[in-house]
Amino acid sequence: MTAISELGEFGLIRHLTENIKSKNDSTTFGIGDDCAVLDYCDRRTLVTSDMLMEGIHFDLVYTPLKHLGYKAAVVNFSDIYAMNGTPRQLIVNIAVSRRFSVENLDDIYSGLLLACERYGVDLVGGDTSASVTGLALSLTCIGDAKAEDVVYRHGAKETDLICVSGNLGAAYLGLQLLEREKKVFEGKNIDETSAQPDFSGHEYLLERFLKPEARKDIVERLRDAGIRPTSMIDISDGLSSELLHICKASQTGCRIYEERLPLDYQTALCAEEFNMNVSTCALNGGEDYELLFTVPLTDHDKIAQIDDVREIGYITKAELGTALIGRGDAEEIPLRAQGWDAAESGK
Ligand SMILES: Nc1ncnc2c1ncn2[C@@H]1O[C@H](COP(=O)(O)OP(=O)(O)OP(=O)(O)O)[C@@H](O)[C@H]1O
Ligand SMILES: Cc1ncc(C[n+]2csc(CCOP(=O)(O)O)c2C)c(N)n1
Ligand SMILES: [Mg+2]
Repeated sequence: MTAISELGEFGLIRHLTENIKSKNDSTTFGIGDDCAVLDYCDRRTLVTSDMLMEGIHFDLVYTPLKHLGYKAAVVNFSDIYAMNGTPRQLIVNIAVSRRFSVENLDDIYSGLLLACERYGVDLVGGDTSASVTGLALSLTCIGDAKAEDVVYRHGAKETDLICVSGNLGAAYLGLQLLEREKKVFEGKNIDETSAQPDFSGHEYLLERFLKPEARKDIVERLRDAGIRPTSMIDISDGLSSELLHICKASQTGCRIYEERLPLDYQTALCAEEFNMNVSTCALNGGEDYELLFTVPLTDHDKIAQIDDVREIGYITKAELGTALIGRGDAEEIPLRAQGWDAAESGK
């Protein structure tokens, strides 16, 4: 274990960044001066930022640092894809307390750089600071899109189809499993703690939580099929909350069908194990990092051809409100933004 103080701030930065090379034409100059220099020529520049605080957004008891680095990068890329853009550069601001070593930071950087490699993004700068209490990460991602390709939250129109990629609720149940094991572990005395928790049958849920992916593939498939979403958002806080953002920004209402919610088999089994309603997990779970988007009704046939995308409902006039239609057309339940809220969680 190497103490950060052995390297000092500049030594640490050099250590973490000396092998980083840029891949994108838009990166004119990366790490090493007062600013990175970017050149987006005639394309729109997309900028997004996300902060991850220890104890609020992640718990290091069950989060490997490499996974944390990977996830921190991917959740930022996800916001760029949600605008129908391509992520190009990443800025990493990090604050660490004395309980972290150089090797701990190496692990975070190996995750960050793996994500950058996989998604074709350049790590072009950041800031490093000490912290009194814990670990904080704040990442800014910059991307680009042709002006006419940018998709906003505010473009949904009455009769548009509401679509979602992948499946929902898995990451939330992954978190519940990890929290449950943490409690069991905390209740044991030292000799008993050598036993490893058994997560067999739940691997997919843990992976969805610990190592999410951004849906680059979906954005590309839509583009290849000639489908331009009228609105789009990524699902970080839960489907209900994100759909309400689209409807509010677009001044519309919506109807989604409970029986159309995309669920994985492991998600359904695990929800049952926890005595939870699986639809509630899918609607309010959060951290799915799937894409929620709307397309014109005339794109129905094209959407049916796209793998891993499902139509879950349609956009209505604002006066009709926002609601979920229960199984078997049973009843209309108003959608509520019950998703995860960092502000609530810190209370
Ligand atoms: N402290 C802040 N100051 C200025 N603007 C902010 C601040 N926090 C959020 N925003 C802006 O508010 C809007 C909504 O942000 P929000 O974080 O809810 O969206 P998001 O980034 O898609 O969500 P997530 O953080 O779950 O990825 C964005 O335009 C964002 O830049
Ligand atoms: C210890 C711990 N507690 C809670 C969660 C859940 N959580 C964290 S971030 C987030 C979504 C978006 O956040 P933001 O809107 O701040 O970007 C959710 C649902 C977690 N992963 N770990
Ligand atoms: Mg977002």
